[in-house]
Amino acid sequence: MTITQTAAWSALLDHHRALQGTHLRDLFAQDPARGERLTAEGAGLYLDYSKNRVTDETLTLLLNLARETGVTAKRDAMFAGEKINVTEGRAVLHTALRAPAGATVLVDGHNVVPDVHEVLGRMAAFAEQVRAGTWLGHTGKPLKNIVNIGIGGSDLGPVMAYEALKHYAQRDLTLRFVSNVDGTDLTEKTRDLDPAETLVIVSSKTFTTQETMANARSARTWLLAALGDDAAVARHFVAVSTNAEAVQKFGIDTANMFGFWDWVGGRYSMDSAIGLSLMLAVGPDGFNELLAGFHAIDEHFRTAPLERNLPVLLGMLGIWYNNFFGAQSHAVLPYDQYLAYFPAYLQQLDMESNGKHITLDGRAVDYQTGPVIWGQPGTNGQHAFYQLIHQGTKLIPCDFIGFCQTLNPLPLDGGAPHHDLLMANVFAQTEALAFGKTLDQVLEEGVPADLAPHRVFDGNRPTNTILADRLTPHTLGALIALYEHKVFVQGAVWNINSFDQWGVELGKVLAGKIVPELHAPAEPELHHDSSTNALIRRYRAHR
Ligand SMILES: O=P(O)(O)OC[C@H]1O[C@](O)(CO)[C@@H](O)[C@@H]1O
Repeated sequence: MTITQTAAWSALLDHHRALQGTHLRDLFAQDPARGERLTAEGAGLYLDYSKNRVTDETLTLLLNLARETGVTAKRDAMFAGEKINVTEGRAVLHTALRAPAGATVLVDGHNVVPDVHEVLGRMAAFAEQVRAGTWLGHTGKPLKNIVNIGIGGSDLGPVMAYEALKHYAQRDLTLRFVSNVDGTDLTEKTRDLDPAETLVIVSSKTFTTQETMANARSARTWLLAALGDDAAVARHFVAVSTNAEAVQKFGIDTANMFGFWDWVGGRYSMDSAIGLSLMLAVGPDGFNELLAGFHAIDEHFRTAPLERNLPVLLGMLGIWYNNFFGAQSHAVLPYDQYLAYFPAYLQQLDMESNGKHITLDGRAVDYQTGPVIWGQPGTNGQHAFYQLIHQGTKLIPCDFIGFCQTLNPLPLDGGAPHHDLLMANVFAQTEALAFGKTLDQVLEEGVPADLAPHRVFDGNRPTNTILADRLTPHTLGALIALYEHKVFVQGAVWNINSFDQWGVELGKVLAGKIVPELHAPAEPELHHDSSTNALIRRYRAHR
């Protein structure tokens, strides 16, 4: 049976039809307490989901769908270390990365929590030395530049979290994140750094990723060109990986390697040793606070009733628009400059997890799965793409994220402080999107009749608002875990494997074949389609 054959699905289809003519204006008018009622809270995050096109019945039906598709049993199987990543035969235990010391999480009968804390302890000891300037480079200088080389989950998490927590970072350390195989990335990010003062962290779960290994080799060449001695690698290079053999082969002493495990997916790994660069920046205490924030949402997700469960609510509301309204995308709009990279991070988390069309039992789905995730920090987006969200033809559900306290209070002479201006925009946008402006209202304002239609806002555009008191490591951990589990809930309902990523393989394999064809001194024999052949020939002729 597919999910479209469940009773909950049919009930939702009927309900969607019945709700067609209902506007958020009506729903708010009918229930003056709606704005306080349709809210939930956990781990310091407050969710207002009242500006969604839902009634109490919608919520009941959506939660019925969650129940009927086994979301809670699947959640419990994940936390219990069952091998729910069936196509790779692996457990999915990023939640064990933030389990407190003393907890027990078994993988094949082995408690992995002490292993996690052993690595955290080694990371902390190393981070303390670098931060205190007692880990010396090859020429005896302390290392004050940190270059993380990685891509995908081995880059996006650390760079997003470093940017998010910059306020808490040791500012005499310079952090750079190199990911693109385009030589410009490494060149530009190292051009003003002194190799004698630079630590390179090669972050790669597999330690085979083409981009990362190319950047790591070039970084080594850059370092050795300046320091002139292979022995320098031991003081200036560390690795984060699950592949000790490949790390050793690259020339990094495994004493300088921080490990993690195959039950941590790349896009779920920023709270493993992959977060080493972040720990160097914010210190072990800051990192531990981040882990506590993750854990707080893990506990909330595991134990809160579905009606008040933040990831379940966000996940099921997303399904409502994705599967019943035909929404193609979902915008995440953080009103905090420090969260500039959060949408990009969520793109990998969500789209690599739920961009699938084959179910766990190997059949093609007959319903939509993961949406396109996109966004930018507010208020910049307001002056760019919000026009389409307000008045375009597409339905784009949005998450607005804001904080009650700013980390950078800037009072304005004779006006409201910056933070009030920022947050006024959060509230104004969600109000405008929900309620819009009718033709009558526009005409009443004296707008000429021929211009009036252009000034109408239909409204009825759904938003969630997530508010927290302050952006701290704890809040960031909670926010990330909130979205991790939201993605889990949706994947569980869609009955897909959110934890593999076979879709990235074909391109990798084909690129591997094309590299020697671009590089060969003699004209290679090409056996691609006519377009690819011609592009390769043109590139060779003009390179
Ligand atoms: O950490 P690795 O093994 O270098 O992989 C990097 C990234 O490549 C992918 O496997 C595919 O893009 C991601 O899932 C992963 O985060």
